[in-house]
Amino acid sequence: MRASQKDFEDAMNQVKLLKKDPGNEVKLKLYALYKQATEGPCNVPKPGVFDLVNKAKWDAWSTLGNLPKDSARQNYVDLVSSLSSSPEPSSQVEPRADEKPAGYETLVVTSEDGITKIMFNRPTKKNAISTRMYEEIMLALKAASEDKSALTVLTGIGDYYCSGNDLTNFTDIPPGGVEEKAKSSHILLRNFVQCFIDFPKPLIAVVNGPAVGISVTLLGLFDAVYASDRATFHTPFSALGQSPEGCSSYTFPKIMGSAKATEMLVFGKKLTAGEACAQGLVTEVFPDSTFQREVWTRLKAYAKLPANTLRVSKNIIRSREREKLRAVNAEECITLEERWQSEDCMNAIMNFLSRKAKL
Ligand SMILES: CCCCCCCCCCC/C=C/C(=O)SCCNC(=O)CCNC(=O)[C@H](O)C(C)(C)COP(=O)(O)OP(=O)(O)OC[C@H]1O[C@@H](n2cnc3c(N)ncnc32)[C@H](O)[C@@H]1OP(=O)(O)O
Repeated sequence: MRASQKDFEDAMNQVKLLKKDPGNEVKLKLYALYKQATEGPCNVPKPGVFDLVNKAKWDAWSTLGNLPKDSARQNYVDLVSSLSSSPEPSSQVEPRADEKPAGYETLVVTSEDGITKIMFNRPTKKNAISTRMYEEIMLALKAASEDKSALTVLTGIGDYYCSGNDLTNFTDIPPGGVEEKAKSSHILLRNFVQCFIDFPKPLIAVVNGPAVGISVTLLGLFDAVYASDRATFHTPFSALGQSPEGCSSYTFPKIMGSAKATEMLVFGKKLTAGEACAQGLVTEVFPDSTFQREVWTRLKAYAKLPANTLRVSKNIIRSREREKLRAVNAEECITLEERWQSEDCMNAIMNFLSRKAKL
């Protein structure tokens, strides 16, 4: 039996009550089916290339072609019903139900054995960092800097450590246009990186799988980086029309020399875990089969050292660089604000969103 107008209206109300954001792709599909069901095929003019949001909507609606209104209505109802009933997909590292404190949507944060563990928790998106996730990481770091733990660890749930900036962040363009978005993103990014520059306790990355973009550049601000031999390190900024951030324009040449840093940050060379360790970006690499056991055993032992002394020693290593790092962060964000408005960047994002490009 075909979905009735009442089923359609009920489904529209159900969408508003969804507990979890279904993601931009599903939202676009819902939008397109709604327009097709209520107005029929898309015959409004195509928005300009810089009007990213309306162009994505137009594309989604147009792909439905001449789908009849009642079929679109049925597909809409079916899609909503699948969203309301589908369970969360599984991931390699499953958080226990009692580990997810209220308040974080994109992270799981635990604190035990002297270690606060901040886990990226968007495994179906390879832990890409959404705007919400930037905000939540800042909150989690602030809380960790004030809690009793000796060490703070960042790691990923699932098969990726993190795939970098969520490229759909670029589609959420405010009424002030791309310029306003670039300005607000500049502030968000500067504050975000600042939290890593200023973090007062030993900060450890447990890189469980591939790392991309900003999740790699930030590693230069960590105090130790342990990697599975499955991990890779990739900063494809030029292909994305973007420039380095996370203070990597300063930390990477310092860590690995400017020639190796250029290969990574300018030419986008992807490093294996072994190569990243040889360049000094990674502290130690472990076989994936024993990675979790070996790393956590080691970190639990380190976390038994006196917490205040760990802080003091970290501070003396890092403090004389802090002002310099703040200045580098500010400069990188100014450059990026301009890059985000460039044609190179727009084209790269559009290619990713229309699935023509992948790393
Ligand atoms: C106007 C200015 C606004 C700017 C706002 C920004 C604010 C701060 C910016 C800071 C600067 C940071 C820069 C970076 O980090 S650059 C690096 C960006 N990352 C990428 O380019 C990676 C893109 N992803 C990929 O190439 C592939 O997904 C990947 C190789 C990572 C994995 O490929 P695989 O085939 O194994 O898996 P899928 O592609 O099928 O991925 C599964 C789903 O996950 C989604 N996904 C993955 N990564 C991202 C991402 N970075 N952004 C958005 N979505 C991502 C992918 O689309 C799949 O989703 P669906 O299942 O829904 O299709």
